[in-house]
Amino acid sequence: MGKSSKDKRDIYYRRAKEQGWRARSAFKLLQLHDEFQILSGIKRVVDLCAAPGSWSQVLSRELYQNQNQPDAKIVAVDLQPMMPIEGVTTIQADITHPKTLQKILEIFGGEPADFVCSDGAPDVTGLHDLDEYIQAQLILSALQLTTCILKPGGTFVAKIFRGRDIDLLYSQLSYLFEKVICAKPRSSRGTSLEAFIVCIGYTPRPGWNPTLEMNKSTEEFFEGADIGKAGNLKFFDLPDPEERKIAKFIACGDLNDVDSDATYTLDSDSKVKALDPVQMPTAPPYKKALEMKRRGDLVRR
Ligand SMILES: C[S@@+](CC[C@H](N)C(=O)[O-])C[C@H]1O[C@@H](n2cnc3c(N)ncnc32)[C@H](O)[C@@H]1O
Repeated sequence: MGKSSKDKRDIYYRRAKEQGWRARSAFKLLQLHDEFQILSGIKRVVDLCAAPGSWSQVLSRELYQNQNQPDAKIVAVDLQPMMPIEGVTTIQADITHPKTLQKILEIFGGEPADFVCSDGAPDVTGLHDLDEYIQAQLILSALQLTTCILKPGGTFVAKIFRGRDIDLLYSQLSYLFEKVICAKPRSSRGTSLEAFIVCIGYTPRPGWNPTLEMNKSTEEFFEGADIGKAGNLKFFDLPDPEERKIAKFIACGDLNDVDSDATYTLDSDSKVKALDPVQMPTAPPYKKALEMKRRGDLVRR
């Protein structure tokens, strides 16, 4: 976003710059933590789809400064390169590739993670069904990686879009975690379908050893996890094989705080100084288009 008047009036965007966060998303993780205490007492953390790095900044501040844990380990993964953050090991990689899991495990010395989060969003194509499908695949990839690295009892947080079949995902997650909550932080625009699943208390089925392999389908991966068959449910004939569940929905953050959908007229608006971004994008997908535009090569046909 440039130095437009919107820049001055989107309060979370402006606050992020004032407080030194690389993106306004920082407030989403902070508000999720305020509500669920998800960052308390964690030591080994994986931040998936982490660029430009505001969640990693929050994690770094929380673990090293607030909790004073010098031996904590934070690994941040993204397709895009990330500028360094104190105490965070960054990996430029695809979370859907099995090698990425190996790299994270090497950094953790084979130890499991206490907390995995994913704020992943693929580039949108504009084709609604395709975009929804790719987003769903990204969440599944984050979940698969998580099941291979998260310790029993650990927490998984991921961005979701509350589309048509989201109740299927809630249902499947409830076989893997003790609690599954759909949370909407105040800083996430109310007009957007974006929300976050907060999955607490990882409980993999005993004897299930998930492994990531190229060309393994999602069905093959979850074989043995007994999703849809756990507990007493195996004794019932379910009329609908597609089991659906409604997760508890919790709005979090100070509900009296500013509205993330609103633009505000600031006092003496014209005098409000435009702030530079905390971190310029390293390799944005629109970089090539901007270069072409500058050269005059971008023509509308
Ligand atoms: C909304 S941004 C994340 C913002 C970040 N949480 C922060 O606070 O700065 C979404 C990110 O997902 C990344 N992403 C999308 N697909 C990915 C994949 N397959 N592997 C790794 N990263 C991916 C994108 O490159 C993008 O940086």
